[in-house]
Amino acid sequence: MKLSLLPPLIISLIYPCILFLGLFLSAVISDETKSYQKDRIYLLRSSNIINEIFAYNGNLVWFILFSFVASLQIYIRSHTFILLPHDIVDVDSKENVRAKLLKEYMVKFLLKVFILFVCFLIIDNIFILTGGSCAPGGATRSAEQCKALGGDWLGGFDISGHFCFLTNISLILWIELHHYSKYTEEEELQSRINKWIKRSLIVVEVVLYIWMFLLLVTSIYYHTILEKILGCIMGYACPLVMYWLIPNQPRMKSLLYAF
Ligand SMILES: CCCCCCCCCCCCCCCC(=O)SCCNC(=O)CCNC(=O)[C@H](O)C(C)(C)COP(=O)(O)O
Ligand SMILES: Nc1ncnc2c1ncn2[C@@H]1O[C@H](COP(=O)(O)O)[C@@H](OP(=O)(O)O)[C@H]1O
Repeated sequence: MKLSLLPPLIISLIYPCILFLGLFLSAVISDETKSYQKDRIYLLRSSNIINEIFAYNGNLVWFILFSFVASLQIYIRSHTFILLPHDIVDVDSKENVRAKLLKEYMVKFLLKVFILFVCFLIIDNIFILTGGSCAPGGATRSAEQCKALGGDWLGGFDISGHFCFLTNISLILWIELHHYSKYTEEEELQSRINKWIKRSLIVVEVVLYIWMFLLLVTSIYYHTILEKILGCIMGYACPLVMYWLIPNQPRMKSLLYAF
């Protein structure tokens, strides 16, 4: 069963399920065992290559995958236009469809950047306001900058950046994959999609599963319960704005999106 064929509402339940599974496992595994495992098992350490590539460089990974899925949607939807009889579709409308879709995906990208910027502004300032800081003596108020400076982000209420970040970027891709799968199914285009596109889409889904794995590790081995729950809740900021708020505001939708 391809997860991307499930309704976005069902897909969005994946992340609370991962959270609560991790909370359960974290509760049944003793702190000593968790500490021992974090020391002995490479993939549980903060410095592991998967965490470095897919979390700390998650924005780059996400941008590549989002650009691919967006380009595929623009091609497929404008290409479908080409398949229609020319007396229905003229060149202008095909180009017009492409321009509108390109605008929509640029808007979605900017919204993601802006919403995540706000989310991490909130997360980092709550951390500082609750007594946290970047040690030793770093003046930065950003966890990301603190890590870049080689500092340690210690002492405050640290809402999980992993849950907030990876849930947001995953749900954007899941929902776009759902739109793509639904469209190609409705237009009966599956047989026309070449194997390289199908293989590329598998790569997208593999990365989404890697992000799920990272979140399960986060949920078992890192943070307090409340820090993870709040991080998971903040993980819905982007999908809520991009795929519920704007589509349900006709004037905003016509201004910001294609159709
Ligand atoms: C037409 C509609 C347009 C809408 C408005 C557009 C506005 C566009 C301009 C946006 C202005 C702000 C741009 C500022 C650029 C940024 O800073 S974006 C960065 C946002 N932050 C992230 O993406 C965080 C990524 N987080 C991490 O990488 C973290 O390190 C981590 C992996 C989550 C780990 O967290 P730790 O707590 O450090 O462990
Ligand atoms: N899935 C995971 N794998 C490895 N480390 C993780 C992790 N989830 C969180 N962490 C680590 O836990 C700390 C807080 O993460 P976050 O706030 O992003 O949820 C970070 O460590 P550092 O403090 O060493 O950077 C982060 O790397």
